[in-house]
Amino acid sequence: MKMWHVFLDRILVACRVSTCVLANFGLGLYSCWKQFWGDHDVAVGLRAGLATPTQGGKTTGDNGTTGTPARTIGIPQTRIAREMSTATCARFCTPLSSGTAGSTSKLTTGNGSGNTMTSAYKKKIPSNNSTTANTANDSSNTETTFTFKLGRSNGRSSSNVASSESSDPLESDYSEEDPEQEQQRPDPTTNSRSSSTATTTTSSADHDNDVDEEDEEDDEDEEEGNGRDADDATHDSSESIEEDDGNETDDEEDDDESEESSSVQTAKGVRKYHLDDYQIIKTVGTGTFGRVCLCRDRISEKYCAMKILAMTEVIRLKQIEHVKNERNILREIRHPFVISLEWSTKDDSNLYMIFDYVCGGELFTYLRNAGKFTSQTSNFYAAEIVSALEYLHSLQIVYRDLKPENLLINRDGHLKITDFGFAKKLRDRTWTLCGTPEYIAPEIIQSKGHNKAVDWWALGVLIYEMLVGYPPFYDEQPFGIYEKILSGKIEWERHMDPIAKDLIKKLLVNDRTKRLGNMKNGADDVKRHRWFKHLNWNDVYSKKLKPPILPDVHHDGDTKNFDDYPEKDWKPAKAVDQRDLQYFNDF
Ligand SMILES: Nc1ncnc2c1ncn2[C@@H]1O[C@H](COP(=O)(O)OP(=O)(O)OP(=O)(O)O)[C@@H](O)[C@H]1O
Repeated sequence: MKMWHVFLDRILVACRVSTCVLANFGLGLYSCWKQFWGDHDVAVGLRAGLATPTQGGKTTGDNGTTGTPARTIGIPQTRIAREMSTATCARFCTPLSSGTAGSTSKLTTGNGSGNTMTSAYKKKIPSNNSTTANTANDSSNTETTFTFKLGRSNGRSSSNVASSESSDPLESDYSEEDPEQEQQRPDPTTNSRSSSTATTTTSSADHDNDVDEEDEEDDEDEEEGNGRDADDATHDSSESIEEDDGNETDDEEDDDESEESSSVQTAKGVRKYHLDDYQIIKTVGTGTFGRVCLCRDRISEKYCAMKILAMTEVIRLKQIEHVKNERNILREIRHPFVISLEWSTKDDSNLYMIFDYVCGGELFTYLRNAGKFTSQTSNFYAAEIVSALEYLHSLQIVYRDLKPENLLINRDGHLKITDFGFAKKLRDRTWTLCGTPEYIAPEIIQSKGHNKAVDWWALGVLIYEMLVGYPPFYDEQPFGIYEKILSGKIEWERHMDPIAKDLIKKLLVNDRTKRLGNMKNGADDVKRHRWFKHLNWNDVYSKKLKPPILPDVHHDGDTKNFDDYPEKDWKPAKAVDQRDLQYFNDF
C-alpha cells in the first residue's frame, strides 16, 4: 500500500514537471514575442526566472547590487514571485548551474545517501569563517502566486541562493495575475503625492489586504491532540506585545516631514526619525533587492541594521506586496526571539528598514562549523523557536521561512528570527508556493493550500538538521528533494537521541492534520513533548536558559561574524519615477 502511495506521488510530481516543461516552452515563446513587442510585465517574469545577469558570481543588475558577493547570484531567483496567468502557467525546468567559484551555488555533491550527504555538507563549511563559539498576500483562495527561495548555499551563511539556471521544477510557478496587487497599484493618472507628504506614518490597516476571508482551518483541527497534562506554565504570547512598541506612528502627518523622516512614538516619547540619523558603517549581508548594513544611530548611539531595498528591483520582480507585507508584519510583532523593526522609510530610490543589529551572525554558520549540534544545544534553539512560532501563530502569522540562515544569534547567545519576506497574515490557507526546497512542507509541493502547519514541518527539518548536520530531505536537484519530502522516508542516524527523533517524526508528518503543532492543542502539543519536558516555558521566554553558544564579539557593533562585502561595488539605486513611487505610498 505504502509502495503504491510512493508510486502515485512520484507520478504526480512527474506530471507536474512535464506540464511545467511544456507550459514553460509555450511561455518562453510567448515571452519572446511579448518582449519583442514590448510587454514589460511578462518579460520581467521571465528575466526574473531565467536570465539574471551574472558575472563572476556577482550580480550585474542595475539595482545598485553590482558587486554583491557571489552568494547573491541569482538574486531575483531567491525570492521569485511570478504573477502570470494560469493559462500561461509554467515551471522553469532548466539545468542546474554549477555555481560560481568560491561561493554560493548549489550543493552539487552527494547522492542523497546519508554518508555522502554528510560529507557533502561538511565540505560546505566555509574555510574563511571568523565566527567562533565559546563552547562546544495572498488575499483569496484563488491566489496562486509562487514564490521561492531556491537551493541552499554552501557558503557560510546564505541558503536562499538560486542559480539563474536552476532546475527546480517548482521554481517558477505561475499563477493568475494577483488581482490584489493589480488593484493596489495606484492609478497612474492620479496625482502623485509629493515626496514631502509621503511619510511613513501609515496605518496598520494594510494588513487587511493580506488576509484570507474564511475562518481558519476548521478542517485542520479535527484530529485529536495528544492530550498531555498541562503541567508546563504556558506563556500567553499575546501579553508579550508591548503597548508601546516604538513602531507606532503619529496619526497626523507633519508638514515638515519628508519620505526620509517621520515622527514616531517611542517608549521615550515622540522621536522624529530621519535617514541622516543613521551613519552607515559596513555591509553585513545581502538580500534579494539590496543589502543590509551595520549603521549607527547618531541620536541614541545604538548600532542598528539597515535593510536597503532598491525599489526598481522590488517593482521589477513584482514584490511590492511582499515587501509591504514584510514591513507591516514586522511593525505588528514584538517578541524576544524575533527581530525588532525600529523604523522604516523610503526615498525615491530605496526602501529602508531599521532593525536591531544582531552581532553574533547566523546560526547556519555555527552549525556548519560544528558539523552538528548536541541534543542539548539543539533543544535550546528549538525551544526559542517554538516560543516565537507560538507567538506568531497566535497573531495568525505564518512565517514560512524557518531555516538556520534566518536565525541570528545575539550577543547574549539568544536567537533572533529574521527575514519576514515570506511571512503572511492568514485566516485561511494560502496557496503561495514559497520557501526553501529542503524546508518546504509536502502540502506546499502539492499545491494543496497551506497554513501555519508548514512552520511546524520546518521545525522538524530544522531540529533534524541541527542534530545530524544536514537536512532530512536532500538531493542534488530540487526535484529529488521534493520526491523525498513526498515519500516521507527519512534516514535516521543510529545514535540519534530517541526522544528528539520521536519529536521530529511527529513534526514531519505528511498529513498536516496529524502534525504536532497543528492539532487542536496547537503549540502546546509541541511544548509538552518529552524532549522539552525539562523546560519551564516562562523561563524560555524570559531568556533564563543558559545559551550553549556565546558569539565571539568584542562590542555591539562588531562585524567579525559576518562576511566582508566590497563596499565600493555598490552603485546607488536608480530613482523611480513618480508613478512607480506611488506603489510605495504607504510604506
Ligand atoms: N538585524 C540584523 N542584524 C545583523 N545582520 C542582519 C540583520 N538582518 C539581516 N542581517 C544579515 O543580512 C542578511 C540578509 O538579510 P535578509 O535575509 O533580511 O534580507 P533579504 O533581502 O530578505 O534576503 P533574502 O533575499 O535572502 O531573503 C541576513 O542573512 C543576515 O546575515
